Amino acid sequence: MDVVIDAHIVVRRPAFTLDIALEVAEGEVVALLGPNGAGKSTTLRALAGLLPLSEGHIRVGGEEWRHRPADERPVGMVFQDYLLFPHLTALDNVAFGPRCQGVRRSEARRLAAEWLSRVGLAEHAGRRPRTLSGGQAQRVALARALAVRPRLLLLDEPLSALDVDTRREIRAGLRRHLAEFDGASLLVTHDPLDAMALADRLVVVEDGRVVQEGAPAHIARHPRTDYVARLVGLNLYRGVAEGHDVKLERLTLSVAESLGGEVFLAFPPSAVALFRRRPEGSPRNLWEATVGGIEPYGDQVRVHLEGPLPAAADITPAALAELGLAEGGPVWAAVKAAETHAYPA
Ligand SMILES: Nc1ncnc2c1ncn2[C@@H]1O[C@H](COP(=O)(O)OP(=O)(O)OP(=O)(O)O)[C@@H](O)[C@H]1O
Repeated sequence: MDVVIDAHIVVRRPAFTLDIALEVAEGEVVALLGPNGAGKSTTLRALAGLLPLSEGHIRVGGEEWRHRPADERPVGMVFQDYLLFPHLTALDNVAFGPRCQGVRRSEARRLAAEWLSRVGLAEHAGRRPRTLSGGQAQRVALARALAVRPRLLLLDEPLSALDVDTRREIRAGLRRHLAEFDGASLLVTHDPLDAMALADRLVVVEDGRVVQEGAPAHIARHPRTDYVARLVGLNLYRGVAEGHDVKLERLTLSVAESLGGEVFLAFPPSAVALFRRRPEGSPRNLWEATVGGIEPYGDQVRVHLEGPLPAAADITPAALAELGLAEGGPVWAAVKAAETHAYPA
């Protein structure tokens, strides 16, 4: 695959510096993930030319874009709130981009009709944005972004304004359109599910820097920061391994892998078993904890444990009732070695 984008983006603000290197290949979908204020939108804005770089370069297909004005960059953008022109029909919204590129009116409208039909909205061409549902408006925004035949498609939280059911449906459609798009796509999202479902590769940004990147499945199994671990729903620790034992700050756990030296150790909250009293025959990875908090988590209950090993444990509401847990109270916790995963740090 050819590299479409090769960028080093540096944007300096008084209290924040974004400094990231980014490569995206032809046809590749990269998701930028990160907490609030990490610099994701700033990255997209810099690529689109809406924000000048303090330093660095943006090469697209070998051409330098750093000083190229926004309206001369072949970029398609989809924003969270779609930013459709309210006074134009769906068709004219999609035709707008090609018109700006100098395509004749009749041809622009023909192209727009074709794109609307590809996103399944042929019958809605004459509608104005306020009469469209959220999912339909999202599809018009996507058609509008793709109608300019961009080299680069930038999507900023494209699904976050949709309700859960619509989101699932639109996510599937978006996945199909991204697969057909031969340029580079960059998707900003808070939602790990969107990222995992849509992206070939994840780039995790925290505080203006790339902290981890790789295939979604690899990152899900090998988080390297607390943010990533929480994102993929894992308890994560750093420790020192000696064979099957990993020495953590205040506790040693046995793990399935045999390793040496600095390691990460991760396990899902569902792997933690809780007991009211010290269990008989004491399993190996057992410790006494304090209940720090209890909250509903889907159809489960998440119990936050404090003590020698801060951890989250997911149990059923029935188990919670049986255990009679209360915040601030004691509890015994155990995790099976087979359900832990250790890897070099
Ligand atoms: N126009 C601006 N002027 C000054 N500072 C800004 C501006 N826009 C964003 N910032 C700051 O730059 C940093 C990065 O913001 P950015 O919006 O890129 O983060 P983000 O990762 O997209 O966050 P979110 O997920 O909340 O959208 C933050 O500290 C933010 O407060």
